[in-house]
Amino acid sequence: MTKQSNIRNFSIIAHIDHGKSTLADRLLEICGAVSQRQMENQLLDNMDLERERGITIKARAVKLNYKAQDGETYELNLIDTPGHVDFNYEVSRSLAACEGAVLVVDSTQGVEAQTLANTYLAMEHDLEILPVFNKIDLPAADPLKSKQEVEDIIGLPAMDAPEISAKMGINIEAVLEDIVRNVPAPKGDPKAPLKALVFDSQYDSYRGVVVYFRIMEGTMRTGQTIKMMATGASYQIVECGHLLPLGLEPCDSLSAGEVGYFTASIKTVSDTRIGDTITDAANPTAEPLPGYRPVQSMVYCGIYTEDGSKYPDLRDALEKLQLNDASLSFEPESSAALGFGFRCGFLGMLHMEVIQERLEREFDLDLVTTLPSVIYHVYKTNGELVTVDNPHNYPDPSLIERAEEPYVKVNIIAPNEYVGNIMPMCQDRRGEFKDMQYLDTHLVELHYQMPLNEIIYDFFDALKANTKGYASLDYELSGYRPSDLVKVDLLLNGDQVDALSFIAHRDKAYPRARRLCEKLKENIPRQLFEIPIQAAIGGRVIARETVKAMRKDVLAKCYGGDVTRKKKLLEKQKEGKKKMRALGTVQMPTEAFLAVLKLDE
Ligand SMILES: Nc1nc2c(ncn2[C@@H]2O[C@H](COP(=O)(O)OP(=O)(O)OP(=O)(O)O)[C@@H](O)[C@H]2O)c(=O)[nH]1
Repeated sequence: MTKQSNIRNFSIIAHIDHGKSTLADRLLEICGAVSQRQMENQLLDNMDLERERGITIKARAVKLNYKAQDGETYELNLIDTPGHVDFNYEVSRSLAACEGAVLVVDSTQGVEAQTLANTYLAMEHDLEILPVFNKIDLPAADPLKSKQEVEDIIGLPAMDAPEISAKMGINIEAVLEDIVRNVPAPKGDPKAPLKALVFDSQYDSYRGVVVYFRIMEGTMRTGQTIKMMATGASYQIVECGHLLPLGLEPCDSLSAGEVGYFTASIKTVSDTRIGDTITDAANPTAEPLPGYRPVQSMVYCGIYTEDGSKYPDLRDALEKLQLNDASLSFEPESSAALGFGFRCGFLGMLHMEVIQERLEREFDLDLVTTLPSVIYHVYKTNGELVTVDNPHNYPDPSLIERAEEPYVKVNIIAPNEYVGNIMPMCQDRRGEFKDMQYLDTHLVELHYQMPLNEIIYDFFDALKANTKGYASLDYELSGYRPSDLVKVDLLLNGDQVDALSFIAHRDKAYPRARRLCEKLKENIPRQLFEIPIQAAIGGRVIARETVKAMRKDVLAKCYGGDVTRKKKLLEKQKEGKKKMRALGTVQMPTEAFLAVLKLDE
């Protein structure tokens, strides 16, 4: 067992594309953990989707052994963190498991938005932050300028920080030496009652759930009976050990300061909550670790299969995904237009998109999803409280005494030149300005109270677009407030399409309804009869468009002889038709649903 003074627990933080994954791979390589060939599949973010989207979704950890210049061998535990606002809570738990963070700065770019946002997160956890300046192999690199920026903007000493090329493997040892010398060794009494922080878990079909944790105090042994303090569940440890790059390395015991895993025939990851405290069942610690938060779904939508007979496949797929994703919730629902499906709850829009894509790719399902919604509280005149996560269940307006919608406390950090862009954006989204603080001469922090409904769709993207990516966003639920809500129904050819109903603030209902009708008009192919598209509140129509009658001749623009091109177009039309969904009398392609989903973009 490594002695405590030789353990270093750290993460790597960076702005996107500054070289976090490349550096992680290099560290693994230098520590002899993996061969060049194994390296080809980048190890730390190993899900296809993560790589394509350039984000890391699940936190993971790996143990490295490093023989330092002082002759000692150190145990370095690298804990990876996800990089999106939807997963902020998971990031915070991963950081809470570390004593230090390596801050990678691309020396051709200098300090960028996420450099700052991630640094603040690390500072909140009192981590020792070690800047390193990457990509010095590029002609455009100016490490000195980047160092100056880190000193001026973030206030961290940076002049002696390592200048590296993660890609070419230049100066990587300097990073390791920096970690060994400057990240504090963990503290914590190995003889105290067990107290360990769960920062991730994963489902494995052979072992059941593999729980990743960091021990703060005490010791964990194989065979020990442990208790999860938030859920109250007890388990006997079947196996515990270290997380190596290419697999798990069982050992008899792990003690204070170490990062590792255990298995205990646990059936689903929802039994092991991120942020929970593991303790000894017979000799429990007095207080759990601070900062635990139960998972809270923020966004809901209905998910259906295009082919109704695939409903059982969808259920199996969701069950499989849930084994590994405690923040995904679902329950059956049905829709007149779409048949049987599930109402699913997500942490945010990105989480929702990732799940939808995984269902389509990994389980080969063609999906139709309804408009996303938050949870509304509706108080009826008879005193009953109805929680509505599906517009379909919105009570009749005559029975409603008042309605409330969820608000979040929004925290935006950005350079001050963007304040003029950010404020109108927040106001547009019914944001209530709270205060603004200067963090230094040119960095400000803005606080708003905003309806969650206004944030979930596109706020993060819009904020980035309006600040050249420099702003960072964080939000947490702050409570419910009364709101003038209305339910808007969509009618195609006079038939209500329940899957397209939505709930909105009255002021937003009109423009949204209009855009929805326009989008539908663009996306519904002309048919043999005229189709009125209407949006209505109660019985009152508030927007209307018409799809003119006529069949679209896809060959109209294709003059002359090329048969293959004609075939292709007809093939495409056939494919399109296959995807049509019968909604009452009207055929509506899946694309129309997807297009209206992206209404705010
Ligand atoms: N020239 C050069 N390119 C580098 C260096 N380090 C990383 N890159 C390149 O920069 C790009 C981004 O590197 P990643 O390691 O994926 O960056 P990241 O910070 O992990 O990005 P995300 O996972 O998207 O957050 C890749 O194309 C790398 O090959 C370097 O030292 N020199």
